[in-house]
Amino acid sequence: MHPSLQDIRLVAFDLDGTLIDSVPDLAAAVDAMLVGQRLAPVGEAKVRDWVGNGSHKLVERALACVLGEAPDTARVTASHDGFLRAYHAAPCERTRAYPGVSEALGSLEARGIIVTLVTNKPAAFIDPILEALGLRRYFRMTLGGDSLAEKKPHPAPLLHLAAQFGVAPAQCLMVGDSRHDVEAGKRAGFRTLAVPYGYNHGEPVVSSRPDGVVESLGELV
Ligand SMILES: O=C(O)COP(=O)(O)O
Ligand SMILES: [Mg+2]
Repeated sequence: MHPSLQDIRLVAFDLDGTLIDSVPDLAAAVDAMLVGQRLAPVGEAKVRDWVGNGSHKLVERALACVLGEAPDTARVTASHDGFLRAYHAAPCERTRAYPGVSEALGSLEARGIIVTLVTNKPAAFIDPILEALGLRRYFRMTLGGDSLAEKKPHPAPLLHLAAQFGVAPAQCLMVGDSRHDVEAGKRAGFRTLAVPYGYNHGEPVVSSRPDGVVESLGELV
């Protein structure tokens, strides 16, 4: 067993960049929204560095890039609606689970560890994507960026999960790809484990000093 799992009773997984490579579909929806406004598409590489603070921030960053200035609130709101429509139409066309994910989730579940999910992505997208990839059944509870008043890096969603299952935060592990996951985990009193292959605004996630790093979730078990 990976040393990070000792005494762990609950694991909270991040979604985008940790369990799934979702940027192809996110970028397609961002570009559809931009092209719908006769703006230039931005492509996957840019979107990869903008994921992590939820879909509203993603849209705001895309507009700021193509407009060359901060967009006003009304424009962000209308564009966000456009993004949501496009992403709803195709949330899992080219999105794939990373290697070892299904095995790791199954093995944790088999050990009796409570498997949960906490993403900053809007909650409405969680089930369609997990179901399309055959991963939904592993999760006892999932939270999206709009499920509670606060999202990561705020510790509230993590503490909510721990409380729901009556597990002390010290016996919980946050597994994620970004500084928001590590910060939320630390603030919640969870142990933290990072994967280096995901999305972290172009910076190495080790800079956030997680308790551990695994190259692949297959190493977890
Ligand atoms: O939607 C986002 O910005 C990121 O989602 P995540 O929290 O699953 O990485
Ligand atoms: Mg992530």
